[in-house]
Amino acid sequence: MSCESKQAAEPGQTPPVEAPTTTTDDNGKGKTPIANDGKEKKPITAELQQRLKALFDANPSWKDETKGLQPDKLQDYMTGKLEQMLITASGKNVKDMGQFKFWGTQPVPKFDEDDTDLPDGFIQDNDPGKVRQEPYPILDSFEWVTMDLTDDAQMEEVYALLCGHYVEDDNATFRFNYSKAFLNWALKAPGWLPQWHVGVRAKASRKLCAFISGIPVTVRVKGQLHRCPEINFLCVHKKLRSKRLTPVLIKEITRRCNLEDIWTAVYTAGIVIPKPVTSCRYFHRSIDWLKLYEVGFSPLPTYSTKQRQIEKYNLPDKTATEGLRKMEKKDVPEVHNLLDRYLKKFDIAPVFTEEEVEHWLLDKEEVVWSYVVEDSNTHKITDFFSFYSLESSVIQSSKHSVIKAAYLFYYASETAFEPGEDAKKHFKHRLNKLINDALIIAKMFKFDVFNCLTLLDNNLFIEDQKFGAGDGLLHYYLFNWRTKHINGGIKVDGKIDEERGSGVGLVML
Ligand SMILES: CCCCCCCCCCCCCC(=O)SCCNC(=O)CCNC(=O)[C@H](O)C(C)(C)COP(=O)(O)OP(=O)(O)OC[C@H]1O[C@@H](n2cnc3c(N)ncnc32)[C@H](O)[C@@H]1OP(=O)(O)O
Repeated sequence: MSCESKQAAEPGQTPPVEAPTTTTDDNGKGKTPIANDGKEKKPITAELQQRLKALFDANPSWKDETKGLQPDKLQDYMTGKLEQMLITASGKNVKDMGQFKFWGTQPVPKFDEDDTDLPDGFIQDNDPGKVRQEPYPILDSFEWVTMDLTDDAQMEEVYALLCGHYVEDDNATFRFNYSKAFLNWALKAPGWLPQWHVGVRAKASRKLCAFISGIPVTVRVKGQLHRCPEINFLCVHKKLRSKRLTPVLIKEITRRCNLEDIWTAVYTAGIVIPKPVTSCRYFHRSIDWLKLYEVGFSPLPTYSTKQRQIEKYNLPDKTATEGLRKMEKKDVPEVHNLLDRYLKKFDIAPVFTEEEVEHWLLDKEEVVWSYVVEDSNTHKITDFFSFYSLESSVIQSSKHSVIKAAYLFYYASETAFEPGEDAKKHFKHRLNKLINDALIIAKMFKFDVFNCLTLLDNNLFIEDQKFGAGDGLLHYYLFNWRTKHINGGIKVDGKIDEERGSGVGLVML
């Protein structure tokens, strides 16, 4: 969950970077503190400077960027880096490596590790013979359960736990509200394993108190295929927080994966732990600006008025792309082929089977919307786009109880493969048209806001389509796999990197 930054810029302008001031125990995913009003800036301490230096040393591309800079410019550059680092930390205290009591013991890269000469590969040796056969010990009054999500009553329990205790923004104003239909979609992807739906119950009350899940995915990381779990929906009941239940949940799901001879995993979080392989920034496109303003999601810029803001985000009533229609089952093979080719250009991206494309993309009422463009002459599918629905409960508003958010999911277009000098320009133009139609459709379905991250080729339309910078980042992690940092589509100063684009082709729910 990310709110529009109070520093949101006019289209065409990039938002000023601001060091967040709040500290928080918010651990969630993509949720970000509402940006501060700029009165209080986080002081640049010697400790932060030192960490910056370590990060600087670990990122050879930063060194390339500074080659030949005069000392005063270098100072500016370093300050920009530091601000970026603070943004990366989403306003939270990034701890020193030694303070990560749990993560310091796990096969993940260290913050200050110099990976310049290290090849991609496992961080630790994997020995199936050494995998613990019995579950990890847990506090006496609790027990492990495997949630049977084919049973509606158990799905309801997972839903209720997440609904009351999952990711909130730092001000506890909004909380993700994944619907049961959404969870059915997200947790029962092709090949799902019941034992990767791990719960913790209180022995006495039988109440579900914690949950963590994995679904099998195939992810390509720079040419290397991983059949591994995508870990998600880690949640501990608010009354059980800070009791070190999380490390046990993570160790238990790791054990259950190892039992399947699986040794790597992919996951995302809004917090910084050792060590993100990439970080993408959230962007928000208001659809019902007034409502977003009333619930405190979007600010009223000082240069504007409510009326002007409403007009700014106005959208046409009808889509403009010729041949645009809802995706149907018969489109699955063509969409699969198109998406498969498109995702090859990214450093980290899923590799889908046809069955997975059908599962993830074929329209599911109130969960995922997918549209294709069919060429009227050849009847070939030339483009497609999709978005999913994720509501957030508004915790503190008398006027509105939910924000209906559409999240851009996967898309692809034949124009992405055009050769020639003007290829990027054509693709940018096409993408803008498609995304504008996606916005129009989202408006038709009464969404309040349309969200995306700086992944895929989103940087080609973010500004033109009037997306405003969010105040948080989504960090991507690989468990037990070392690879050099992947470009997350943002420059060191937090602005979008249209020139280089993004190396991220994986959209996580
Ligand atoms: C081979 C297969 C491998 C499979 C496994 C791959 C790894 C999967 C990793 C999981 C991917 C999840 C992806 C998602 O679902 S991200 C969504 C996370 N969920 C939420 O934010 C929901 C609301 N919050 C909560 O439910 C709790 O605050 C949580 C459960 C997050 C922490 O509960 P609590 O606040 O009561 O903490 P604790 O006392 O139990 O434990 C403290 C330790 O936990 C570390 N911590 C805190 N938050 C996270 C976090 N989001 N990812 C990883 N680690 C996290 C923390 O650094 C500390 O370790 P260290 O600093 O001492 O080292």
